[in-house]
Amino acid sequence: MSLLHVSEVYRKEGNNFVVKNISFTQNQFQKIAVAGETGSGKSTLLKMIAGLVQPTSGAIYFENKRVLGPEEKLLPGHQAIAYLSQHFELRSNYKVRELLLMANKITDEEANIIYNICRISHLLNRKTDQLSGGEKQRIAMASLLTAAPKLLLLDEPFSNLDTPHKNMMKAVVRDISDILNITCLLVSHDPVDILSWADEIMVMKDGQIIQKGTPQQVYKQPVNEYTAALFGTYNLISVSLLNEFATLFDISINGRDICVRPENFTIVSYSEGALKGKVNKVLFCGSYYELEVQVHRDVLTVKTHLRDIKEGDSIYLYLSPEDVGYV
Ligand SMILES: Nc1ncnc2c1ncn2[C@@H]1O[C@H](COP(=O)(O)OP(=O)(O)OP(=O)(O)O)[C@@H](O)[C@H]1O
Repeated sequence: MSLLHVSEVYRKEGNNFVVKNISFTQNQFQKIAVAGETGSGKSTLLKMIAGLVQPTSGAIYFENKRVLGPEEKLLPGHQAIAYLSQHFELRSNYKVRELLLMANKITDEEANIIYNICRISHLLNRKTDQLSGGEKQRIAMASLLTAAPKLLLLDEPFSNLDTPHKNMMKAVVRDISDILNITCLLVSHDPVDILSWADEIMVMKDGQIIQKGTPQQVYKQPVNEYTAALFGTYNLISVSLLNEFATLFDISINGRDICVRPENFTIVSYSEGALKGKVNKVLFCGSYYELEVQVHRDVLTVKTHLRDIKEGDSIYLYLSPEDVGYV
């Protein structure tokens, strides 16, 4: 069932359109992530959906009714849509419990479920100025959830968090979808945060959606270098290597550039049908090694789990045609 429908939405700031002609539909329980470089219009889009910024043109429909913007409503916002800003603030000098009771539309039992999901049950007697950034964020999230929204908009929920708090926040976001059955739309510029979570990813650049697809599609078949770069390291194969790649790996080039993720190269023991290179550098990256491999005048980045490769080694690389992206 369609919950949210964004139809040809534009937003102008000064003389510039910062959101241009955005249309998409989000079904109930569908997890959508918006990725894009800083300034690409992600937050502006989210704020328009939340009814906090007025679209210059176009319309947003929630449960088939138009979401009114701040110029059309005395109290901006939509009661069933919650927006967690990157710049949320908690009222100071309150106990967490008091703060959470203010917005509370639900029973004690329901509230306790939310506190558990947000991992804040142990913080309820603290004052709001005695909390870390990550704890404050989870309390702000719980506060939004106690208002029983149907759609939760999360603006960069994982930025500025260390790894343990980031992992905790990811578990919170997963539980919000899985246990509370609240539909989430999430904005992030970090691929690691969204690839494993989203059902669909929309890539934004200069206010427009330039690619929409499953995490696998945007990662493996980016439409251009911008999308390729957003989702991690990639090799753009230079013109001088294209013919060799085409012949060795049976790839049809058709005048397009090709990009290959570092983990898609396999180091093989045979030379026939493989690309020869020399290892310039071996970088230890924890769970894998990243190699800089010289092939003629080009340097390729290759990820491997093999431990016995040393700088100066000659190696052979194999690439499967289905692991090639065309940009
Ligand atoms: N109130 C405003 N007045 C003028 N320009 C604005 C305003 N709000 C946003 N912009 C501009 O609109 C563009 C998009 O901003 P937005 O915050 O939506 O991008 P973003 O993708 O969310 O970036 P970030 O990841 O850094 O938050 C930017 O160039 C920004 O400077």
